[in-house]
Amino acid sequence: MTTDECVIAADGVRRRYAGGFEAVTGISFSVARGEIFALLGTNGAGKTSTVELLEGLARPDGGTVRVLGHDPYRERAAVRPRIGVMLQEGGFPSDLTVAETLRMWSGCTSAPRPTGEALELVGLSDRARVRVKQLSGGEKRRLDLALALLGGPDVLFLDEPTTGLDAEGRQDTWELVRTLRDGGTTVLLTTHYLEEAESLADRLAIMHRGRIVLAGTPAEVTASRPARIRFELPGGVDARRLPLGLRAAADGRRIEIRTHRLQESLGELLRWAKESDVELLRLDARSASLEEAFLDIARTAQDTTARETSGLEAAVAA
Ligand SMILES: Nc1ncnc2c1ncn2[C@@H]1O[C@H](COP(=O)(O)OP(=O)(O)OP(=O)(O)O)[C@@H](O)[C@H]1O
Repeated sequence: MTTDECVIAADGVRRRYAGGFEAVTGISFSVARGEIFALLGTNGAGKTSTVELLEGLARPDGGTVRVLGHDPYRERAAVRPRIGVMLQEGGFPSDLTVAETLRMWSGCTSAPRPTGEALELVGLSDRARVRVKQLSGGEKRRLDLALALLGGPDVLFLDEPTTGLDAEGRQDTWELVRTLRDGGTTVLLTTHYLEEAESLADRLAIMHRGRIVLAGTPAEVTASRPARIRFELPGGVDARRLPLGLRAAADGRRIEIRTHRLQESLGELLRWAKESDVELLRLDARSASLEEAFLDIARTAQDTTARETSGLEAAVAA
């Protein structure tokens, strides 16, 4: 990736808080121009701590951060006009109206787009005269997004952009983010909605305890997880009669098979069922989703913690 294409680069980045707790423990990733990159993770994984470093709000305690070729902390004046930031908590004066808030923010933004245009982009045109304190949670998120878009940023940081939005509002935001990306904006977002990352992100990274434990395109991340076949055996059929080649985890009559070769395993199972004249009840076969990949990581992490070992990466990569 050339410097021109690489808009965000984090290399061995660390962040330590007062008291010595290391929230980000040496992570590396890059985001290309016009890409949507999602940072996912368990609660407290270090997503916000990382994004704040990229936004130049704090200095890393190790490693380097580059945004548009600059150090966002030390060269803030060069970076700030070209980025849009939507924080988790906007924190705007609640007595101002939506239009007044935008005008105020416009005054602090170089080459702002017309405030009406920003409101239209996020679907808030009809709320311009309403005071911020009278907005719903979802409408406040949209106002936050309008403010982040005011400067026509090259890079957009979105921290949980659709929290509090209803299903339609979420779809509208996704559509807007895609349109911005198609226009060349680079987007880095954090989210707890896995379907959001799956549908929106070109690439993603899953963090846990300050580390990136899995990264790639949504397809790559899910491809590394096994598919799942579930069914129930009728009474009187012993699970030990199943073909040896299928690694079956039996819970009484309920069977779950995890496989990296879904079609082959399913074929083998169906052949066995036909030849043995066994009806597979509630048969369900599906490829791994991002949600399953994520839950696997969370479960592996819990098991790992319980055993007080440090083999998470190995377990996750296996
Ligand atoms: N100012 C601070 N001082 C000390 N510790 C902090 C501070 N801010 C965050 N932390 C800790 O750093 C870790 C990472 O926090 P961070 O907010 O980056 O996680 P996150 O992935 O964004 O979490 P969430 O998904 O819950 O928003 C957490 O254990 C948190 O308690």
